Amino acid sequence: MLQAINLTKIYGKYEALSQLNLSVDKGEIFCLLGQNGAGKTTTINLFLGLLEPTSGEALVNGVTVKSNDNKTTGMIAYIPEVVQLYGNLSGIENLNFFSRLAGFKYTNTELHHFLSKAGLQETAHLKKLSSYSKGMRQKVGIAIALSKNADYIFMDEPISGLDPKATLEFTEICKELSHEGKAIFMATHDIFNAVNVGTKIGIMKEGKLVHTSNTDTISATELQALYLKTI
Ligand SMILES: Nc1ncnc2c1ncn2[C@@H]1O[C@H](COP(=O)(O)OP(=O)(O)OP(=O)(O)O)[C@@H](O)[C@H]1O
Repeated sequence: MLQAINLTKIYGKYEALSQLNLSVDKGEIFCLLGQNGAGKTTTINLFLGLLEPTSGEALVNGVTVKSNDNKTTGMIAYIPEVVQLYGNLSGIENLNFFSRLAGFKYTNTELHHFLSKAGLQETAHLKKLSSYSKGMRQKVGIAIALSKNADYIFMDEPISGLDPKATLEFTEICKELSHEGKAIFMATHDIFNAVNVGTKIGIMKEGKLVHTSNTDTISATELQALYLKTI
């Protein structure tokens, strides 16, 4: 389980995140909505251990995240908005490089398997990244996350800039991963996709989580109205 307990981050006098309390179980997809500057990335960075909280705790599987130790790093994977990969290497070479960096050594067959599971067509596995679309890059990002064998996957605006087909493919893969028992925490601006892919929705405003609901209790139109009223 992912848990935030009174998680707070203050920069100088500015409270970027204020007393956040939430939990995300394995098998759940939590979609965090909020305007620019609401505190979504700050929340993710605190879970990743890239930031130290001012007070409160972020816990992964019951273990408190600390920026100066790596007890939780092995349990988590991160997919940013733009997955940074080497353009002159192929998809499989990138995956091999980044999974080795994370301490894993896979056979060629296993690497192909991760790429296929992430939805990347087999014909693309050996092509250079410089020829990939944004959606294909995202899939390599998913494959890297899969190769880490992490139960908790963080995503920061992962579908931003993807076309509808690539968005749908990404959504399907997220659902598949959650059915396999992964917990996904996603920051997004896409209300309709959040309702489609998420099991839980949160709305953040000025560092505070002002609304949470299960997606089976709210429609996209209702959420949109609520979002516009809330922010
Ligand atoms: N290092 C920093 N020093 C001071 N303020 C910061 C720092 N990092 C973030 N902030 C501020 O904290 C607030 C929350 O930022 P954050 O990046 O978490 O927002 P966000 O919800 O992810 O926004 P976006 O949708 O634009 O990515 C913003 O007002 C931002 O300017």
